[in-house]
Amino acid sequence: MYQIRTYNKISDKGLSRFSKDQYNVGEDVGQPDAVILRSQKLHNEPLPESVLGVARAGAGVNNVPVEEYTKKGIVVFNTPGANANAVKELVLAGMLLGSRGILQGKDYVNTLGDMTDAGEMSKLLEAEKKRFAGSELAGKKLGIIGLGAIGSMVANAALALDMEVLGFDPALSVEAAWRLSSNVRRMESVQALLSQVDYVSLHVPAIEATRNLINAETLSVMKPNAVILNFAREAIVDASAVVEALNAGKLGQYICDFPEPCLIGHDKVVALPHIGASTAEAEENCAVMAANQLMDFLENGNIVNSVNFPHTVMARGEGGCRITFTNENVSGVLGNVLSVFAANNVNVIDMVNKSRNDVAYNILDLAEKPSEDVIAALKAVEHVISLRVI
Ligand SMILES: NC(=O)C1=CN([C@@H]2O[C@H](COP(=O)(O)OP(=O)(O)OC[C@H]3O[C@@H](n4cnc5c(N)ncnc54)[C@H](O)[C@@H]3O)[C@@H](O)[C@H]2O)C=CC1
Ligand SMILES: O=C(O)CCC(=O)C(=O)O
Repeated sequence: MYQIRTYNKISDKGLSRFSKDQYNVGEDVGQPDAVILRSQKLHNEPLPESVLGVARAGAGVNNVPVEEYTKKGIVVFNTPGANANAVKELVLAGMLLGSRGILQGKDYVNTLGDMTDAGEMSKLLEAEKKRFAGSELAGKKLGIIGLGAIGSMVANAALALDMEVLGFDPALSVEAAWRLSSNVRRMESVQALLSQVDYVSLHVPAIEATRNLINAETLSVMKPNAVILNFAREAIVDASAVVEALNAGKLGQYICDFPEPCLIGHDKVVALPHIGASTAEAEENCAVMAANQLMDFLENGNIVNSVNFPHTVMARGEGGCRITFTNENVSGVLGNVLSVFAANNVNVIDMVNKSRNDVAYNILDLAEKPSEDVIAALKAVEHVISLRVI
């Protein structure tokens, strides 16, 4: 039986992918082969040595100590694009909240609970509604920083709303470029983008290069009425610099999915409790994708959508036994492993060897299962980090 530990609320649609006769799945699983989670922070949570893979049912992996796991040979997966539509829709809602007096108007109407005369109420509302007037999105400039799964969807939706869209993404993937409308104007720098836009939406991962991307300096080039939308991560925006800019009349509004103490109660801030991906559809998509990827990894050794290991897939062939191993990405390791097979008359039928940064990953189909001594000799090869017999 494979053991899967879960953290957070993972959709049943995903968890039910794990067949009951092959998988034991739950929060209390003691010696897990794999972990499936959403936003649980794993940095200070020691994982048992038994863990081979961690699947983030979502996009961002800043809650997982990826570098540390890579050194241990733990494969980290995410589910690219599986919740992108949910985030896109909330960003659109965020832009509408920023452009019209929706929340303010609703709050005002809710103060009228003591009125009993409908005619009086109607007269009052018609007199007061000018306080809640807004402006339209059509014709406004939206800047998008990060044009991956979410950013490209937001860009295309904004174009459909007749907005002018400017984008910045120095590492745009080919797939993302295919998804993106050619009407998105490419900008060469964050500053150039920020200085022109009425709205800016952030869709970059939280990594060292994006920490405090929005700070006092970048804020200083923005239009005084501009609206920042942050549905990416807290770390990307210096919230105290944002509050200073809002208070000084140098920024219009801040709309985000990441409340921080300094933002609470500010009348130019709309802060939501990290609900960008909280739709039934996104939760299901992410959970199903994460479960499928984990099953393929545990049962076949295949690696799809990993953030730290190379994409490695080999169809199951005639072989009687499959071995996978991870090694430090230095020369000679594969040769030394194959020498162990040769010295012990083990026939390798098929194999694939891929590398990514400091790790290499290998899948080998063998004519038959090697002896325990051979397996021990393989594990002892210098620079081999971990090895599985499937
Ligand atoms: N609020 C929520 O519930 C959710 C938040 N997110 C956040 O949104 C982020 C983006 O998600 P996806 O679009 O699915 O990821 P993605 O990986 O498809 O796209 C990220 C894009 O950012 C670009 N990028 C990286 N560094 C950059 C930089 N310094 N400047 C400009 N662009 C840069 C990449 O080239 C890539 O195209 C996630 O990493 C996560 O933190 C994702 C899903 C839900
Ligand atoms: O699982 C969630 O609700 C959070 C989603 C998220 O932030 C992500 O996918 O990066």
